[in-house]
Amino acid sequence: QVLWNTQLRDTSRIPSNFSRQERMATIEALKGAIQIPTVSFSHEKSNTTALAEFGEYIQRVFPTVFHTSFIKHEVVGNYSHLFTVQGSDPSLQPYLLLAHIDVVPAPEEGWEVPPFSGQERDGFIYGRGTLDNKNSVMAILQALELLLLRNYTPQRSFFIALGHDEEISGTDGAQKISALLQSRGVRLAFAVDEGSFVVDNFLPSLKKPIAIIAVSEKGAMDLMLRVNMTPGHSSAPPKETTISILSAAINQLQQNPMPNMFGRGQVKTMLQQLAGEFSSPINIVLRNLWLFQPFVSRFLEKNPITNAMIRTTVAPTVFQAGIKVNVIPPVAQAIINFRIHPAQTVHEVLELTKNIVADDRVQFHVLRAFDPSPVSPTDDQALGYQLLRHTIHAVFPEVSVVAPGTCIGNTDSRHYLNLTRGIYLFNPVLLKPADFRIHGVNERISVQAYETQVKFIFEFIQNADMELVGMPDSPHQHDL
Ligand SMILES: CCCCCCCCCCCCCCCCCC(=O)N[C@@H](Cc1ccccc1)C(=O)O
Ligand SMILES: [Zn+2]
Ligand SMILES: [Zn+2]
Repeated sequence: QVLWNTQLRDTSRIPSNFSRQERMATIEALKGAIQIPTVSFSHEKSNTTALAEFGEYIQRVFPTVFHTSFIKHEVVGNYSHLFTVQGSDPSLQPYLLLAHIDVVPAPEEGWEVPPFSGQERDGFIYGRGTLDNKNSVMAILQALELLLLRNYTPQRSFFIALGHDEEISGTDGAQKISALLQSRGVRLAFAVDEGSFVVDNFLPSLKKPIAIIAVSEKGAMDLMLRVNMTPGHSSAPPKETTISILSAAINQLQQNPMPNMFGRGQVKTMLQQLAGEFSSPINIVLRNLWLFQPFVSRFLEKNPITNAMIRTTVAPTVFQAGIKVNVIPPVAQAIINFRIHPAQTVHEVLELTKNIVADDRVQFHVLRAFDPSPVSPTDDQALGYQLLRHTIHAVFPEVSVVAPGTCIGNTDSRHYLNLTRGIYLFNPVLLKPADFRIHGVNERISVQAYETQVKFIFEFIQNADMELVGMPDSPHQHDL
């Protein structure tokens, strides 16, 4: 177990108490950020005017961050931002806080308030980006601004990287920032990005909120399936057409899911650590997975999120076919989006897919693919994990267990694997099932949850300066 020196090395700790005026300004700042429609539609199309405006906005809202001598600000890839916060102790390895300023599109249908209005209703701020991921962008800068206003000077250096194209790959933002840091010889102690939450009532039998820190993220593959045929007159159709052959292939994939990998990823460890949080008899079941593993793994398949944690998922997302009502279509093609379980590879999933489809008339074209990310350490020596765990317990006293998990989506963080093997995906936001609206309609964050996120980062930055007894870079180890 890591021991924490209860005192900061040389300065006294700054309490995370904010005045009413500061809290109001914090909320207004987030609302203003939501009002700038920084939408990434595709590689060819993003709202560059909004991305540029967002750069000006953060300069206006966080003047101290931009005018502090030990903070360097750089624009990378035209719209992404890199902040280098120089700490006073060069013996401490720096870390990285990540977030992204772009958002997915939000057509107005189904929204209770316009998606880029940032309106507040019943204690919630609504809008595209309130959870994914302007909350993090703004909370990181807000926490730093508040610390600087209290004359905080960090001991451990850190970087803040705000990507502008995460929702379309991160190749212009995160990838370029990562290359820049690498060219400067930077090695990171760890990085923290979006990708998991504190969840409350996620499963009915869970008694208290739990915090899941994702320590690995799934791989991905966009696979195009295509069928070609000679076109003909629809009045004399052949028994099978390009559309029926392609549909049958997709149906085969839906009827034959990828194997259940429970026991070969983070989920088993996560459930074992959470066992005591469940009421009886589930706690007994989880303490005896040697016996109940088959039952538990089948149970997890029933919920789309837990199902995504235990297997490679297969989602047909694009289907194109047909040119005219009376012409047998010459081509039918579909894109299938796979999210690859950490215990599998792109190659394995592609082979499995070909075997499941088992039809030579279907061609396979891999459009984009990457393997799952390696599992980051969670042991006593894992500074990033331990700092998050410690800060979670301090800021969310209602959370009794912090457990490692797998991120079912992808984040900018994978572009930083060249700088560190300690990548942790965790958004310090408490979510109830009704608030899982990422990429959906009526995305929202409660005012309280956002204020807590700012408080969390305010505490986390200070904790990163705290003396961790037994950590490799503790300069005071010889005193012990
Ligand atoms: C026993 C109970 C445990 C419950 C734990 C519940 C935690 C659930 C957290 C789920 C959060 C999912 C957050 C995913 C973040 C993904 C961010 C994102 O949308 N990224 C895009 C990136 C992308 C990828 C490919 C092309 C374009 C963009 C994504 O689609 O993954
Ligand atoms: Zn995101
Ligand atoms: Zn997203």
